[in-house]
Amino acid sequence: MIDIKIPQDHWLQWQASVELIANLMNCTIVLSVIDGEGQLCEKIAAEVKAKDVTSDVVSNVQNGRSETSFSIEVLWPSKAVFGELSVNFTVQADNLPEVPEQARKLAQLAADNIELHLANIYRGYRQQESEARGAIDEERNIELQLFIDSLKEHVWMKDVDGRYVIFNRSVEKSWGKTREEIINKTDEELFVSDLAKEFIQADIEAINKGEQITVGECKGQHAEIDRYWLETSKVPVVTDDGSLKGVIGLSRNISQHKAIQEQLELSGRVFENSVEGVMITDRDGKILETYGAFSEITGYTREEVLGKNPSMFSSGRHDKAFYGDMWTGLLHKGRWHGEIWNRRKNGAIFPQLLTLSSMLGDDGLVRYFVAVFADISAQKKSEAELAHLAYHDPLTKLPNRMTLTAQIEQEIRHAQHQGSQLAIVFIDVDLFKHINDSFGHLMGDEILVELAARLTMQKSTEDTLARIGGDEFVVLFPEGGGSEELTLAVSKLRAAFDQPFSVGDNEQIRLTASMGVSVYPHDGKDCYTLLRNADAAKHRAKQDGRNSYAFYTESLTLESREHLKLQSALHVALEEGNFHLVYQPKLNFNSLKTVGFEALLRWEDPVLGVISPGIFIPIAEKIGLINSIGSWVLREACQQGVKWIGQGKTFGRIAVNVAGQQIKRSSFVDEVKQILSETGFPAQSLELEVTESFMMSDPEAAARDLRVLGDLGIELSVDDFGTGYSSLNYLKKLPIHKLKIDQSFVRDIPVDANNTAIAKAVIALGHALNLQVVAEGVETELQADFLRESGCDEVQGYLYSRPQLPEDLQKFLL
Ligand SMILES: Nc1nc2c(ncn2[C@@H]2O[C@@H]3COP(=O)(O)O[C@H]4[C@@H](O)[C@H](n5cnc6c(=O)[nH]c(N)nc65)O[C@@H]4COP(=O)(O)O[C@H]3[C@H]2O)c(=O)[nH]1
Repeated sequence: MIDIKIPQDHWLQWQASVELIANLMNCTIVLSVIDGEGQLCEKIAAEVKAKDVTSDVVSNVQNGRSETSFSIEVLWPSKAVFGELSVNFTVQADNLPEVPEQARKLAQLAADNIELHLANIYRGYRQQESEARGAIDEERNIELQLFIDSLKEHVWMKDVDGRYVIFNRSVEKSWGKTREEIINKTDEELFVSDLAKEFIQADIEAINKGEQITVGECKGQHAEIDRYWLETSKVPVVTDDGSLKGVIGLSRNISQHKAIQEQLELSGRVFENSVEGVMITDRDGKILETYGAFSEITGYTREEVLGKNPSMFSSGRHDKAFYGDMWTGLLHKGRWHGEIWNRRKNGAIFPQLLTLSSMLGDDGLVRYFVAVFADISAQKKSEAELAHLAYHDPLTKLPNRMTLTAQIEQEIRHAQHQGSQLAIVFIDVDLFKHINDSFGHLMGDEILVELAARLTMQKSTEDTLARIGGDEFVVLFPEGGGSEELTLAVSKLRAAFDQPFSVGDNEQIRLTASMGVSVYPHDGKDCYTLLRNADAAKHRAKQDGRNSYAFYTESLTLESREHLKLQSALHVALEEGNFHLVYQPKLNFNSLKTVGFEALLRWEDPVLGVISPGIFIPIAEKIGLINSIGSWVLREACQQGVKWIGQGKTFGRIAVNVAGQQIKRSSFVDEVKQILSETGFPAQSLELEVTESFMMSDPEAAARDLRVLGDLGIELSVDDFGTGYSSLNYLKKLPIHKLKIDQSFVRDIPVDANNTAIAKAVIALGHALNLQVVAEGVETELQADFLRESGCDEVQGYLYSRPQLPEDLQKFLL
């Protein structure tokens, strides 16, 4: 569009002339001027009836009206389009109104009039412009041909008939033609028809617009220039008086620009299709753009994050120092690369591999930050899986030798520090090779997996079970050093082989294992020695005939086997009735009259002989048999009491020892009630002896349970008093009746000053708390005299009677 401002008076004149015609012809006339982009920029209008005719000329059509119209182009002298004069006739009728010939003529006259004005305006404008620019310096005004030949761009001019009248050397070269072949030729004569039409159409477009246009990009037409991208501009040539002289063309090589553009587009596409997420922020951290897998990774859409700060992805897993390092790297080196935990829209935290780069502007300052990131959750998972594989046996998923070794070393350091022991048990399945040979390796594998599961069930969570070879397992017991605990632990491991293993659908086989035990620090002070010695012990167990176990230290093996024998024998003893009770009288210290009997358990095994309760009671506690044994004792003692009562004997109370484990069971009180009711033994004739250590392990619970028993009429005494660490505070609150001075204090009375003092203190304490004090284990008159004089209330000991069978106690029964 020719950019010349039309003076206001011209608009007024044109308005007047169109109004005149509109009035004469009873029609609507609009002169509209449209700019190069097709936008309405100026308009005048006239109508006979309604003044504001510009509003909806077209919409009237829909209201049952008919209308007809025509338009005339209004041109600048150069033929560039200035605007359009449109004339509208609208009538209230079905038939289209006819345009009167006179109206056409009048409208054309108006258009011609406007064009005349435009020519004058143009001339005036050019004259003004030329004056403003000043005169041309003739000396410096170089020849046109020389000027355009010096340009690399293709430059040419066609006259109004479309003939090439001026062109430069670049044109000749690129078209591969001589001057003579081009001069005065039209596009139709020089190019193939379609191309020629395209060129001519572009000329017309430039003329109509009256200004320079960019025709578009095309590839060079000749073989030689096919490699180039050309951008052609066309501009109409208009003389000072406004008449068109022709069209100038200018083609420049934009290959380089095109290549950059292509590269940018390519990068954009690469970004867009990238499996990585891309985010661009300004220097203040405001998110400007996102690309690639951004949304897939973060869960946010582009629109949700634009303008926000990337801190919205923060997982909270990194401290200030981490982000400090990141910014330092970014600002000083222009780049940061590393792993970071971020948060997705759904709140899930995930690991990213992130590269941050800063992009500088021409001034050297940071303009943008570009973040390229990948979701590495899957990679992390497989790394973790790989790490698990490195430290675990792939078949059973148990820790492997490497993990076991590290664990043993760590536990050795701990044991060293604590001065404690630890133990290693080497397990080797007997004749496992035969399983593989007979049933195949797959079946062998299944059995190993099953065995691993069974062994896992037999160990506690602190212990480590590892598979270190084909059929070799090792268990590390960090707390287990004592032979009793170890015997128990080993027998539990052996229980994993109690049940047969299934092979195939219907077949089952029994397996055994040989086990070797080594103990830190006795059997080795480092991991290697301990493992080697446990292995050696296992070999010895195998030599002993398989299905056995051995300690590295022989004496421990013997001790342990004794324990093991006792364990199995205890089970049998209860089933086969190898227990019986003996009773030891308790006497009043002053009158030496019987105040009761203490029931004491005896075990006589047909093979092992008589075994002391001091040995088997702790084992029964460890293997959980004490509850059944304890119930048996209580029932037996009550039955004996009932028998004596039935015989008309008086005996005071029968005291029964109760293990801590027994009372801790919630069912204990009910059990006592039940036995009393079943046997018919009066609660007032029963005394329960509970150890001091149990009372103090959970005094609150002990007080609760003992109170219920006390309420039944049962007397309660604290056994072994002085060996535990009683809190006087608790002792005061416990519903107890008697304290029994432990026999270890009685033993050296009155020789040992310490024990004498303790015995005296216990008696004083008991009395202060309103409790009876009983001395047990009194063997000599000296001990008895001292204790009596010290105020002890009751006495029990070999001096008066050993524990005996009921039938031998007649003289103590009244
Ligand atoms: N040296 C010596 N010892 C004497 C003398 N007078 C009595 N004794 C022994 O001292 C122990 C007293 O029992 P305890 O302190 O309750 O200590 C008992 C008790 O803690 C436990 N016990 C015995 N029977 C049972 C029972 O039925 N249930 C429970 N839970 N523990 C029992 O076994 C421990 C040992 O019992 P026993 O071997 O029968 O040993 C008994 C008894 O025979 C003496 O003058 N000199």
